[in-house]
Amino acid sequence: MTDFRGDTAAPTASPTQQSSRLPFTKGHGTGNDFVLTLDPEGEAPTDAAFVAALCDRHRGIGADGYIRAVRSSALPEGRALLQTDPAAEWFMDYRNGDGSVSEMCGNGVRVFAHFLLTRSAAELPEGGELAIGTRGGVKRVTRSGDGYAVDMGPWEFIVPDAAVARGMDSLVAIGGLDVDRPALSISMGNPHTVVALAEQTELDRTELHRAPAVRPLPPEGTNVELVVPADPLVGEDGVGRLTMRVHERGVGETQSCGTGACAAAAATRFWAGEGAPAQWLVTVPGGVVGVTFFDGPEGREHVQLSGPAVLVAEGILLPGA
Ligand SMILES: N[C@@H](CCC[C@H](N)C(=O)O)C(=O)O
Repeated sequence: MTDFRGDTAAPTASPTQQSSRLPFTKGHGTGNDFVLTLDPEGEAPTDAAFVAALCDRHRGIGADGYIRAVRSSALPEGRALLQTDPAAEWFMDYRNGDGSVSEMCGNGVRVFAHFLLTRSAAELPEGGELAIGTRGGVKRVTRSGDGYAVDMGPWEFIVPDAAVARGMDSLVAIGGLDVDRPALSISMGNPHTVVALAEQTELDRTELHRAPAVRPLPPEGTNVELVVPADPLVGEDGVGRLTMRVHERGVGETQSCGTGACAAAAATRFWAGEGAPAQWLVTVPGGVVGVTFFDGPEGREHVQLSGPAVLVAEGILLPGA
């Protein structure tokens, strides 16, 4: 006989800590979706249970991440940035769907900029830039086509010696694939581990509902990108192309990851060696983002990420919902 006791169990997730009505906006960048709130004084709740309940797709609003738009002057991390970059009036306080904090979110920062502009909390004149504080430093956003482009700053190897000597620093066990794969870990402010697969059929049969096991795991954990480089890698237009799926730290498989696309392009470009292009298009389940490498003002190589930002709804989260 079937035991239905499990069906009557009390819901485990509820945004309980929140005692007043919280206005929110829902948005996404290539299907990577976020709940945003305008919170100038940094008063909206941030505890992990609240964020996880808010981002729950069945009992909450549902999202990959939660973003508070806080004045930099209202947060210690923001005040530190203002000392060297007074233009960064707003700080993107980003949390993953499980409530953990992340240093940076590439899709999130475009949606954040669009949110601030739509709410008239910031201005971005044609040809100008908007400076946004993040835990990964100040990011500069400009308009680009129908969306936005962001100077994501320099990329870095997480284990430089191994990367340069062997082109890999770890092994990754991935659901659906028999053999562990070599991988290269890259920081975009937040950690990424990139695995190249030989063909699309391999990428399709990969199971990403469980986190791939990375050995050794970078100290802060990691986001895992599986990439299939196009064949030929570079089109007649001189642009490199990749297809990518991602398992995000603190979330699970998502439709897209902006910092992940930057890391995937950086790893593939490194593997391709001399003559690899500066411009890349990365196809993710939720769309396509552009990645361009350029010389930054301080003489290091920077990454620019471009793509759309869409706001889809506004609402009010009820107390104790
Ligand atoms: N989806 C984001 C990255 C969000 C943070 C990530 N899960 C982490 O924990 O580092 C992006 O678009 O970059």
